This record gives sequence, C-alpha cells and structure tokens, in this order.
Amino acid sequence: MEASEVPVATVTQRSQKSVESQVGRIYESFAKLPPDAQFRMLELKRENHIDYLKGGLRQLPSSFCVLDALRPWVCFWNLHSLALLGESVDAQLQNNIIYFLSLCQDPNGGYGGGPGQMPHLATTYAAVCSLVTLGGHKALSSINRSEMYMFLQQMKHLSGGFRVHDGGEIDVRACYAAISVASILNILDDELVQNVGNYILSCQTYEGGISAEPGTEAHGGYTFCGVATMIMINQVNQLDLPRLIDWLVFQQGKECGFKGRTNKLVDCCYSFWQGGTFALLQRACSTFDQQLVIPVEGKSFEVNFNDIGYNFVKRRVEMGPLFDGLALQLYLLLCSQEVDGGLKDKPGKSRDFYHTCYALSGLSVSQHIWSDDESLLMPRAVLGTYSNLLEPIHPLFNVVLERYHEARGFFTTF
Ligand SMILES: CC(C)=CCC/C(C)=C/CC/C(C)=C/COP(=O)(O)OP(=O)(O)O
Ligand SMILES: [Zn+2]
Repeated sequence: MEASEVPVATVTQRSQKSVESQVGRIYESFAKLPPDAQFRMLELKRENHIDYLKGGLRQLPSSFCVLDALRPWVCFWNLHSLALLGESVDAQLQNNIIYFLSLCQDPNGGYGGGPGQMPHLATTYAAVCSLVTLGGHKALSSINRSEMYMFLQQMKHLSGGFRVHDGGEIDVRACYAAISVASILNILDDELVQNVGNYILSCQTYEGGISAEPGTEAHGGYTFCGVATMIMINQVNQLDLPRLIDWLVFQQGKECGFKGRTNKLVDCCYSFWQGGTFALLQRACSTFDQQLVIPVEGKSFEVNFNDIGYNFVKRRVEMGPLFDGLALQLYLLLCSQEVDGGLKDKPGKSRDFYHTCYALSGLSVSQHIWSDDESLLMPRAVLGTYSNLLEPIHPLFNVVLERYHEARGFFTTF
C-alpha cells in the first residue's frame, strides 16, 4: 500500500477514541477505590440537583437568551427533573409558572416558545407536560382544550403527519407532540389519528430505527417519538419490531451509555430516548396476546409477544435483558453527574437543564421494571444507595406516573 493510501481515522473515529479513553479512565479509577469510596461516588447528589434546578426556574443569566423560543421547555426540564427527585416547588413559584405559561398560550390554541410567539407543537408538548407535572385544578384548567383541538387539526397534514407550526416542517416529533398532547387532554379522535401510522411507518429505516422524516437517518429521539405514537394509536405491531429492537440494542456501547445513532457518540440524553423506548416496548408487549411470526435464518417460528422483552432478544443477541440497566446507571452517575448539581452529556461537557432532565428520566427508566399492569411496576435494580431511587414515569409521556393519573382523571371528568 502506498503511503498516500494509508487509511486515516475520521473526525468521528478520533472523537470516539477520545470519549472511550476518558470514560475508560473514569471506570478504571473507580474500580481501584475501596468499597466505601465507591459507594459514595455512586450517590445521586439529590440536594445539589434540586438547588440547580430550582435556580433555573427563578432567574437565568442573560446568556440564556438563546433559549428565548424554548421557555416552556425550560419549565418542563426543571419541573419534571424536580418531580423525578420527589421535590415540588412552592406555591408562589407554581403560580408564576402557571401565569407565565398562560402568556405563552395562543388565543387560537397551542403554546409558543414565549409570550406572543407563534404556537409550536414541541413547546405545546412542553407546556402541557409542565402543567400536568405541576398538577392541581389551577394548572390543569388553564389549558384551553377546545382551542387546542383546533390547533392540532390545523397542524394535521394530508400525509397523515403533523407540521410543527403553521408553515413548518412535518416530522415524527410533531406527530408525537400532537398525539401525546391530544391523548393526555382526552381530545384524541379518528380525525387526528388518520394516516399518522402510515406516516410513521414510512420513517422506519433499513437499520430498524425511526428517522425524523422519510428517507433520513434512524435516530433515538425520533425512534422514541415514533414508537410512543404507534402505541398511542394502537398500531405498534405494524412496525418491524425485531429489526427495531436489533437497532436499539446496538445503541448501548462499551461506554455503558447510549448513543443516538450508528457511529455517533454516547450522550446521556439518549438514556431516555433509547432507554425509554425499551420501557415502551416492554410495557406494550405485556399487553399483547397475539403471536408474532419472526423469520430467523430463513425459517419462521412463532414467538409470543410477551417474550420480546427477555427471551426473544436474548436468543437473538445473547444479551439477556434488552439493555444493561446497571451499566447505564453507572454511566449516568459516574460520567454524567456533576457533583455540584446538574448532569451533562458526557465527560468534558458542561451541565445543562435539558441533559439533566433526560439523564434523570433515563435513570428512572433503568431503575424500574416495566409492565402495563402498574401494580407490577417496581424497582428493578438500583445502583448505589437506595436513596438514588427516582419516581417512576409514564413512559409514553415522560411525566411522573402519579401526576399523569391525576391529569387523566381531571380530563376525563371536566
Ligand atoms: C417531544 C419532542 C419534541 C421530542 C424530540 C425528540 C428528539 C428528536 C430528540 C433528539 C434531540 C437531539 C439530542 C438531537 C441531537 O442530534 P445531533 O445530530 O446533534 O446529535 P447526535 O450526534 O447524538 O445524533
Ligand atoms: Zn444530548
């Protein structure tokens, strides 16, 4: 081989090596510590996270002006993280948030990224989930459901998908936001559901994961959105689930955390986008009694859907459970956690509210066993001290389970 033909590592390969060695060093030094020091390192620094999150709901420095179109998201990331930690906010702050979100609500339905901004489906999802997380009559009754329905109808596109905003792009995230909001608010009907399943199916790629829109690359965020939407409209078994699960299991790498797509880097937010998809599938599979015919090496055999969570994937990839929940917790606690509060994408990055929210959501998912029968929902395995255990979520909406039930009760009564 000529010198000029020697393969050169790509930028991504070099970044991957660097992340692997940083994470590897963290695990190696942890392994050398005595057991009591290891135990301390694995502690979730609850109080520091709570201080960090509450601070973000009160006053943000001027550098946060870049989040000006995402302000309901800041409410959701922080309120949901606090709820996962079993912490609530005082009455004055609750009132301020309800008032602020009412300013973001468009008179014709939906929520914009800030007062007076055009309504957008993503900020609508964030605002509704913030109000569900706050709970109580004042928060829940502040949502204008009849105008919301009109807004969702206006965002519906002939393809079956939804636009994120008037004149905006059509994608799987918009479908999820529309269907999940309609489902929580109890305004989901056949008109909103029409053809959305076909739109999502058109986004499942050759790899098995789901992409943002037809013809693009499978990605964890969109896979979560696509699977959750298909479950909410009772069409999840139309997806190629064996291929989807294959793709999903290979997104957890030697760094112990998940990546969002093939050949990209580990990032703690995928603990929820990918980990939450496993929870969705396990939960959905526990409700199916039909048989699924799966071709393996040219032969077909019947597998009970209930087996998908454990036996089917174990047979195919010999990994045991669908993903390694303890390894994921190790990544989150040792590589993502800032001891002063907040969680970050990966070592070398800074903490932020988005990553704190999705790292904690993923931590909760990996600590629990998923079943449609909520009496069977229980802690599965908690790494470190038992005080690390977080509240369980409803994996379809990513809101704390008990808050979801309160809202569901409210919107079926009023
Ligand atoms: C409800 C709602 C609106 C949900 C959105 C779900 C969603 C699409 C999440 C993914 C967001 C994300 C971190 C993209 C990063 O892509 P990247 O290309 O920067 O990162 P990568 O290299 O890790 O792929
Ligand atoms: Zn991320």
